[in-house]
Amino acid sequence: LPKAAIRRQVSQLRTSYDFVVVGGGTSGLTVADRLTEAFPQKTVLVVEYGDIEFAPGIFDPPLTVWNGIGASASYFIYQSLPNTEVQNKPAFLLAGKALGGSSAINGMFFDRGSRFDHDAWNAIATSGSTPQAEHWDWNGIFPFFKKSVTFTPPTSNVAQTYGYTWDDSVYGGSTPIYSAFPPYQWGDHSVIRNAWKDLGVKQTAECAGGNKDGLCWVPGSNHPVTFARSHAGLGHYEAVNTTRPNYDLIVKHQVTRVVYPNGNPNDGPPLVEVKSLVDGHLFNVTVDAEVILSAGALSTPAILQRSGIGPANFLSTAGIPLVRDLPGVGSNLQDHSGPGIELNLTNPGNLSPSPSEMSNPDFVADAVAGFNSIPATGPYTLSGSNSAVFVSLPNVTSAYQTIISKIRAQAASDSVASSFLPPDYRTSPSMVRGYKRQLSLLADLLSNPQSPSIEVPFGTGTVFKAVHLHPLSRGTVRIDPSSPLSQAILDYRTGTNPVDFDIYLAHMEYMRKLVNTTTFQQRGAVEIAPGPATTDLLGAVKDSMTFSFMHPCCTAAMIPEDLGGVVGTDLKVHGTEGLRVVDISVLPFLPGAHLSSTAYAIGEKAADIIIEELSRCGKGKAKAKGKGKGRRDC
Ligand SMILES: Cc1cc2nc3c(=O)[nH]c(=O)nc-3n(C[C@H](O)[C@H](O)[C@H](O)COP(=O)(O)OP(=O)(O)OC[C@H]3O[C@@H](n4cnc5c(N)ncnc54)[C@H](O)[C@@H]3O)c2cc1C
Repeated sequence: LPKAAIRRQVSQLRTSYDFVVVGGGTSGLTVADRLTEAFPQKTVLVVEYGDIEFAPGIFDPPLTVWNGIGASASYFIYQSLPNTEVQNKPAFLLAGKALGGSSAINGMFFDRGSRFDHDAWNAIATSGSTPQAEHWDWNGIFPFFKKSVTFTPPTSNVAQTYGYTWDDSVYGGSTPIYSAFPPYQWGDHSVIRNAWKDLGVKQTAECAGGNKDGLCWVPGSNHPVTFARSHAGLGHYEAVNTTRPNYDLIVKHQVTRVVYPNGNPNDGPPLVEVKSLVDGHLFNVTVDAEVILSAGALSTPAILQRSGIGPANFLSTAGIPLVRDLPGVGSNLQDHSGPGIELNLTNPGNLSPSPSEMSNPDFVADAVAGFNSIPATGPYTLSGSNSAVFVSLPNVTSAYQTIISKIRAQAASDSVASSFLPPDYRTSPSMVRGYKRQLSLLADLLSNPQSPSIEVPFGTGTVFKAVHLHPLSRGTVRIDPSSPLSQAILDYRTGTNPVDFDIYLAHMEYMRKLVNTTTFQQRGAVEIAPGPATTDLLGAVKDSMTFSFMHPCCTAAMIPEDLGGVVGTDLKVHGTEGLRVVDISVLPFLPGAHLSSTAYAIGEKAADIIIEELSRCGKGKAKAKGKGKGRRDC
């Protein structure tokens, strides 16, 4: 980051800031960029835990290409508690710890959810709100998806070679966050596509415009010429900081908590307590307008809990003085998960170029030379993959109505719904009410023939993973009372709602049909795992479970407080003043998408809300008076 001016110690900071953004990640830097642009007279400080001199992410060619994930200064490694319903195995996941956050280390698969995901999000977020509330349905968020990225179409030659299709009208942004289609595909790509077509999956010309059903081409978060990673650290800090004297960044500092000086959360904004990760020095930053928590789905709830904002029972056992009882903080944890199968092609024919050739030094030397050319070419331009299949439950299984009936029955009963919830919030009436509402909306989503229930990404040869896009089980993120500043304790609770297993099984059975497609049979396909003789498919689901596709979310959900939520549609933490959450924690439930583009869109829409509020309400604090009144009142 050659142009990034950074601060590393408290002596380099101002005495106070208008805004403090906690976490220099995907959403946080987006909002910081827009605020410093809109208000040159207002100062913004971003406090980032990680550094800017970071190691490569999980795909930063030619240094790392999916060759194992070891310890790195650029990410946190989490291991959850054992999943009791899945052989007591833990979830294993990463989270970005560098300027740019997870966008600086992720798999660069840059898709968006379907319109139905966002309409369902809005339905729960606006339950009981006045018509003036912000809207997060497809029409409410689509302009911000468009604004958040500059998409560059491939050349006609590249488009023709690989059959890429897209619709320019769903893009149109000019911000230096880039996406593009790679000028490369592995040789088996068209074979796998044809196998899915044999199964009746349609090719969808553009999946980023709200209609996400079928075989999708997905751009990568790459620069269109160099094909280097495009991330928030570059696009929302490095690209603008030299011309923004009001935009400060301090790295290698951990925000420990926010502090309301007289303990009253309605008398904000709070101070921000910060700890140097170099010398342990602890200090407060004074804030004039507001604090924006953007530390990601695993750290934002931890900061709130350390601040005394969270489930009262838990905070009491953790010995943290209560500032505001909000049982939803760190609850509602979800992630994409799912089982896998493996096929073998006994008569593969010519599938060159193949990823196995990356073990050939000459092939790799050519690949490196291609990646270093301008424009870049070759296999390193293709991050993990840029295709996936998205199919709805009615198109996966004819038995979908039985599954939907089970979910609706759960949604109708307090005692049944609450029995699936984590014990420490089972007794909270608002959490149970909110979970029942979620189940009802998820039943609608899963019964919609145009709303995907399964994703199967391309990219790992003949290993196929069935990603369950709308899990029903809920986990928790809780600080460790014995070491509150360390990484939080994750309880994934995968499969604790038994209907998730019905869905995993349906997905797995559907994927297994691939082996009998004409395309694969012509190449001698046989099922290696779980194997054609398997009688214990549930066991196979558990054996092959991936607990996390690295999409933890929803731990400070945009749900009304009486349904167990944490933030309102204006992203303000319920019952507090001068405190918002702007990151992937605010999702009420997972969309059928990888999450980085949604994190950027949340940052863009949050900035729009804050800028509008501040401009309308004039100088000083941006505050909306009156619970649930929305953005029209100052
Ligand atoms: C390994 C991996 C692969 C992924 N692959 C894809 C993919 O291919 N496609 C896709 O779309 N999505 C992918 N994702 C998910 C996506 O990148 C994230 O969901 C999204 O970027 C999250 O954005 P965020 O703003 O919520 O948090 P982040 O971008 O993670 O930002 C949070 C920031 O807060 C900082 N922070 C944390 N605690 C503190 C604290 N106490 N004080 C100060 N700073 C703090 C962190 O260091 C980090 O920089 C992947 C994620 C991972 C981890």
